[in-house]
Amino acid sequence: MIESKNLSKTFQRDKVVQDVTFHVKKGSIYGLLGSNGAGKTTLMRILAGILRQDEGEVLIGDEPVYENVKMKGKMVFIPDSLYFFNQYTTDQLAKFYQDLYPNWNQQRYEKLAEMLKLDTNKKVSRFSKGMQRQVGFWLALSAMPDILILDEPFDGLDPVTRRTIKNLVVQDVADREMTVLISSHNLREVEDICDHVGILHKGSMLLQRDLDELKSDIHKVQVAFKGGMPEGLKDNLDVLHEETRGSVKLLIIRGEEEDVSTAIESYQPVLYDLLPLTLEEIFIYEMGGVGYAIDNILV
Ligand SMILES: Nc1ncnc2c1ncn2[C@@H]1O[C@H](COP(=O)(O)OP(=O)(O)OP(=O)(O)O)[C@@H](O)[C@H]1O
Repeated sequence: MIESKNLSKTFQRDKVVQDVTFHVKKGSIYGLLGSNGAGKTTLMRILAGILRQDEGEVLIGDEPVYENVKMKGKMVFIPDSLYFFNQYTTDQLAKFYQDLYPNWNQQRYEKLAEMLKLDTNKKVSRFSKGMQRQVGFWLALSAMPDILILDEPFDGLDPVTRRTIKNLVVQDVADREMTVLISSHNLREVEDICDHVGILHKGSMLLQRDLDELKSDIHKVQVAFKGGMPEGLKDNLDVLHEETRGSVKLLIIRGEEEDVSTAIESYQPVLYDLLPLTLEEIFIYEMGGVGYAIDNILV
């Protein structure tokens, strides 16, 4: 649904997006992760058709997006710094949105008004930062977009509102196959709602993974053998990390769980436990192999 092919963008002499290729499937949520200055906002502005790339191609549902008014009527981009017309109330903004978005759903707008309990007659500029963010979501979701692009969307929202907003987004993905791209510098903030994640580092896409596959593909085990680690065991396993704790070895292994178990059990361990791994650990071990620090996105 969102297709970026070999995208590059240079500001002055700085290539801030470099040869980025990725794909967001219809009805899925893609988390674009990266530390400050990685190029997330620039990439999103290109995908939203606000900036034009220097090289490469962006296709949304097989159509180019830049200066494509029809496509923009089906897509909402919520930027990291929100802008509202100063004198407008939410109701006035809703009227403005109604003209821009052909799928605008007034019933939804009114239903969300009851849920969010924000004063529709108050000027939006008088709302707090977090309330303004809620207004951004409220209008965006009432526009019933096919594509929702969110740049650092949860900044400034309290935990309860954050959960409410996440639920609303996930519900739209489930009910009407909305496609969502979310940027964040914090893996924990998005891991519960994303199907896919990509890590952008200095403008390049470093790693992209399906989260379910990622979780099922890497395992933490602790093992102990009579007489120490048998020779040859590690030759049959893709060991990403290894630690020794007394006579017990802790191994991080990539591969199918069944293959890992079969290989280890064939050496008759005196102890063999499969331990749970957090997504954060998985990333650290995955990226450790590539040699990059990803502390910033795991804060
Ligand atoms: N209009 C512009 N002109 C010149 N340089 C720019 C412009 N917009 C962004 N940049 C530069 O591009 C780089 C990437 O910025 P970008 O805002 O895309 O990163 P980001 O990943 O969104 O960062 P953050 O998480 O801090 O918001 C930065 O070095 C920034 O200074």
